[in-house]
Amino acid sequence: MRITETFVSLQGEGLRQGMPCMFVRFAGCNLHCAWCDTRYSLNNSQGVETTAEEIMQAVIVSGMRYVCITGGEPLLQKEELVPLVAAIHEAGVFVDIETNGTIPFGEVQEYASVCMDVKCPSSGEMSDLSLLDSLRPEDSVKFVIGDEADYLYMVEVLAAHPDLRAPVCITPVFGTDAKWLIETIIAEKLPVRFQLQLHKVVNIP
Ligand SMILES: C[S@@+](CC[C@H](N)C(=O)[O-])C[C@H]1O[C@@H](n2cnc3c(N)ncnc32)[C@H](O)[C@@H]1O
Ligand SMILES: Nc1nc2[nH]cc(C(=O)O)c2c(=O)[nH]1
Ligand code: SF4
Ligand SMILES: [Mg+2]
Repeated sequence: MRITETFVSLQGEGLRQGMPCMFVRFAGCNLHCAWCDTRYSLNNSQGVETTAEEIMQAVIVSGMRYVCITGGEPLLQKEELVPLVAAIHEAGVFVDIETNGTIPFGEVQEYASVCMDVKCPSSGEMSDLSLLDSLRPEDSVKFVIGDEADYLYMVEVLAAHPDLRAPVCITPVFGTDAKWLIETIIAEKLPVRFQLQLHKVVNIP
């Protein structure tokens, strides 16, 4: 599979924010979000061909009990992703997969927790909302909010999916004003978890 980087850091996003984690970043993406902070991984050619064995070895050497697979869009390389995730899971290491919600992820759910990012208008992209029905309580949903239109879109999506089983994380596009979003979440008593990208706040990878 084509990989841009592996590194060890604190998980800066999502349900396991703050936990020590090894990151595996897949190269190539099918979207081009306006505010994407990972432009260096959007093209498949930016990655280096790497085997599952090489990645497993790096995971074992790191000693981490938790791996986050991100990108780019990891599900674009599903044929190699599924056996990799199965192997990491077999080794007793917890796996999270970050995805943009445009490609079905059923094959990895046996081995990993899926975080589906629902793309909002300011991204210029759109997720496949039918995939929300496949999420379990051990998965999660993320909305990255850039403006009020994004917020209203999120409220609309949540209202249209009352049976959603996964917890919801909300984060502002990094660097944009977060206070109005926090105040609105409190005022409207939304059952969501607000987060800032922790790694950017403390300036680590
Ligand atoms: C770089 S993406 C890779 C995984 C997958 N392509 C996706 O979009 O979920 C990982 C996460 O970073 C988030 N992200 C990227 N740029 C961001 C920014 N400027 N502010 C906040 N979150 C951002 C994405 O929305 C996504 O949830
Ligand atoms: N520390 C840290 N946590 C992260 N969680 C998700 C990330 C990503 O780029 O997908 C990320 C990242 O790039 N760094
Ligand atoms: S889907 Fe993810 S990696 Fe692709 S452009 Fe959007 S944020 Fe970046
Ligand atoms: Mg990142």
